[in-house]
Amino acid sequence: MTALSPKTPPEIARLIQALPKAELHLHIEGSFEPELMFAIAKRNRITLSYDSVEALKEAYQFNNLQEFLDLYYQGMNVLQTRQDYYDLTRAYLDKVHSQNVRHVEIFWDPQGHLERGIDFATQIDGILQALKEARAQHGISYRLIMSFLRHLPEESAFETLELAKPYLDEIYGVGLDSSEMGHPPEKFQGVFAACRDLGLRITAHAGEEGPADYVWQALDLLQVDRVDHGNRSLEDDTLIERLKESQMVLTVCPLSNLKLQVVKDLNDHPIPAMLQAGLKATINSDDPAYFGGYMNENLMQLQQAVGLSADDIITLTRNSIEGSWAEEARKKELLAELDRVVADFS
Ligand SMILES: Nc1ncnc2[nH]cnc12
Ligand SMILES: [Zn+2]
Repeated sequence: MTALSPKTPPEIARLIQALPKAELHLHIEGSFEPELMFAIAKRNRITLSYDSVEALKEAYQFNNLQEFLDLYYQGMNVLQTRQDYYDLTRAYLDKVHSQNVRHVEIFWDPQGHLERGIDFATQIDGILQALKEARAQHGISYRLIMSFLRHLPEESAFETLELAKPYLDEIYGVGLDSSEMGHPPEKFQGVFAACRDLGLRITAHAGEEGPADYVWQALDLLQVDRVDHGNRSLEDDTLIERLKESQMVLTVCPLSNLKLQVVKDLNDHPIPAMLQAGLKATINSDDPAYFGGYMNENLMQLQQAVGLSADDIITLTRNSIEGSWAEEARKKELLAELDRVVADFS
């Protein structure tokens, strides 16, 4: 491809906005903006541990993944009714519609709600209603991914899979998230094998804080279709080769990595090294309400920090569409649109 002309920050911002984008790594509970959290808490007569939106936002300083997760699980406690799940999901979809995100693959953590007594149907019905409305009104296509909490026993994941069985037409894939260290993928081999037998697609968080060995386990023991984060893969040359040869999609989350101190500075972010190594990396927001940015802010701030070229941004965007679990016809449509935008900027 010829080098593209946009170079100044406003030109790059225009390119980022114009590109049709897919988001592949987004926890819907992590899109819970403090303002909405307070509004829903009031509606449900719940008192939050923080006095104000500002006080809550000030608490969003994390030294590691666990410190974030402690607040993330506290935040989601506010969700009680189908309407709450709808409002949460709809707010995310309206936000990313304004950023020209055209396809989303969202995670939710059913166990984080079940253990508080919120039944499976309440959760998924509210989320699906918002997804279906946004597809009709904004043209956003979607896949819903049920994620298992790795700090809980595998037995709990099996029980959750049973509850999901009436909804398998609506759940496209399964994931693995929460506290990574000490909870390797091998702990969940059985339940992921059962998910594969049911025809579900498989992904897992691996190599965010955990070692490259956890990425190997996700590949070989869980047989993932993609890897969420995968940063620490770069510590293992043989693994890099494996990921490159298989063109395994990595759903990387720059602002998350910065806020959780996976990288000390955005200048040190591994995306340039991943692209250089020929890995199929994508950019995503993870938990945008907690990490200070949705899709476009992730792309823009990373571009500014590491000096991505316009062609790099296009490659990352193309990788997301190609690496998505959208229907083939939908991928073709989005890729054709991407080519038209690129032609306009050339
Ligand atoms: N970045 C992350 N890593 C692991 N589990 C998560 N749950 C929500 N965000 C997460
Ligand atoms: Zn995540």
